[in-house]
Amino acid sequence: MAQQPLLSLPEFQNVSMATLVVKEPLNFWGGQRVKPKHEKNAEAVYEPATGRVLCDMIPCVEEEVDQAIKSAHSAYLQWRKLSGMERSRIMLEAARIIRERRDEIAKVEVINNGKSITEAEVDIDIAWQCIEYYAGIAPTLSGQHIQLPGGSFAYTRREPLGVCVGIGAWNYPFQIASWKSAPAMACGNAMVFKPSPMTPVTAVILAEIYKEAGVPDGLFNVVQGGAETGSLLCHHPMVAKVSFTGSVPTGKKVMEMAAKSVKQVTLELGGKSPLIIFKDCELENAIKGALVANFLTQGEVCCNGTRVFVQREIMPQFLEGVVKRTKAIAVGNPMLRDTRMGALISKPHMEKVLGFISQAKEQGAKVLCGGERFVPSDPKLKEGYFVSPCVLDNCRDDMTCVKEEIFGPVMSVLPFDTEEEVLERANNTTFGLASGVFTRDIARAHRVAENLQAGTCYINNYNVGPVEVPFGGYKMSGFGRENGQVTIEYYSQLKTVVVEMGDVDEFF
Ligand SMILES: NC(=O)C1=CN([C@@H]2O[C@H](COP(=O)(O)OP(=O)(O)OC[C@H]3O[C@@H](n4cnc5c(N)ncnc54)[C@H](O)[C@@H]3O)[C@@H](O)[C@H]2O)C=CC1
Ligand SMILES: C[N+](C)(C)CCCC(=O)O
Repeated sequence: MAQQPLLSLPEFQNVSMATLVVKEPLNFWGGQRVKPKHEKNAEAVYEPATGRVLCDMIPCVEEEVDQAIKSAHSAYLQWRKLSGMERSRIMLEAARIIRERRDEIAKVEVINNGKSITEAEVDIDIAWQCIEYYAGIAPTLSGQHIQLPGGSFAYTRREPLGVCVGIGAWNYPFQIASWKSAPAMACGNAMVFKPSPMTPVTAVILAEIYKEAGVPDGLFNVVQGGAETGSLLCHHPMVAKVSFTGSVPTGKKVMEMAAKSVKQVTLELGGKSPLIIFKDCELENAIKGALVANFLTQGEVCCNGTRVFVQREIMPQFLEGVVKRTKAIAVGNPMLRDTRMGALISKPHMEKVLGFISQAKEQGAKVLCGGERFVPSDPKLKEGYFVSPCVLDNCRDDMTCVKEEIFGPVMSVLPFDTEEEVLERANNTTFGLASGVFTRDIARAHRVAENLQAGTCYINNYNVGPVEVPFGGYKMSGFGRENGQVTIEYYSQLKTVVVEMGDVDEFF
């Protein structure tokens, strides 16, 4: 079927790098795009691969946040009454439209985020798969019947929470909006979503697609803004839940704000995940796995395995293979199909990542490859925020590059001798988002998985994230889960109904 242009988005037709300028309003509530009330506090949004201004992000003020939440609430009152089958049908239609327009959405994501087109397409695929998955679950939501003495009984109803807020990070803009809205909507909730101020463009496309698929006006809304708008959302009395993806310091603030009115919270925070490579592994797979664990989306992935522990006996072979493959990564124009690594999100972030690399060198790490600003030959891309992927050797556990989340293309390699030692070192962190192990010994693999303190453990691969599988953190990487069946628990509440079939006992 021929691709239709996105609803009311003439500027997104035939998009290409270095040309798109977004002028349309990026807020969406009451079933339509809404112009910002005033242009105060507008912030420039950049195209990371060129450093060019793509659009302005104009933060929503209190009155606008209030309008969006009220519009969500009125849609919620209708949506919650639908059966799971009815909700499912609409969500399946949304998934179908995304699938049909995937190439176009992926291009806009590349322009706004800087990641390669190949990765952006996968992200959009994961987004529609997530909506399809929760559309499949919606009709299965049900309660329980419990028989009580004397013919009396109780039953439980799985009910929605109400208006849920989603607050997103900039690394997976469209995917995060889908991961949050799909389970929320399947359970009968409405959502107000705030994307990161650096990636404001694609959430509104999702809103238009949901509308086209048939959700009631107001069911999925987008408000733009940064910390201030986010905090208005977290404080609003009509909000029942906040699902947040971002850094640990902001996550703590979100939790504090939500606590004031006892809102439920899901926190998907950062990480510094260990990847443990034993000498009995299949080495080529471990090398490929280490690259996937570190260099997707320019290393800006929360669950990346950035502490790569390698058993001492195989260190030389591992380093040789990893450096060879890392040097071969094609960095540059993210819109080209052969490119494997695009641009970091912003100039300050690029400088921060380069700062981590200089500090690592000062602390004694050895750069085996990359770690420098990369300037592509294409003149359009000269101001882009590219960094060549970096492998650091001679790392120690006490170095900053090993302790702190860099969120850039930097792999720190650390030698180890025994399983016991590596488990202790791997767990010696306040984070606990993910972990990985490469070994051919199946008993060891499962023993290590059991003993790693992290929400996910990948055995003989890394960063594999099918939507059927729960994702979320231990320790300061957060709590609650996204994806998988369990996420229904985080977007619904259980009501118990107790039914008396006889007379009330005379107690008083
Ligand atoms: N566990 C996960 O699933 C993921 C975690 N992350 C983490 O996110 C970080 C990078 O993303 P950033 O956008 O820089 O994080 P951030 O914490 O600065 O911002 C995240 C979101 O929170 C909003 N925000 C900021 N201050 C707020 C406040 N006071 N109240 C409410 N909302 C507020 C931001 O506008 C943005 O939408 C990394 O540390 C990374 O580890 C990123 C992606 C996925
Ligand atoms: C890479 N992937 C898709 C498995 C996880 C992305 C999580 C995130 O950083 O939002």
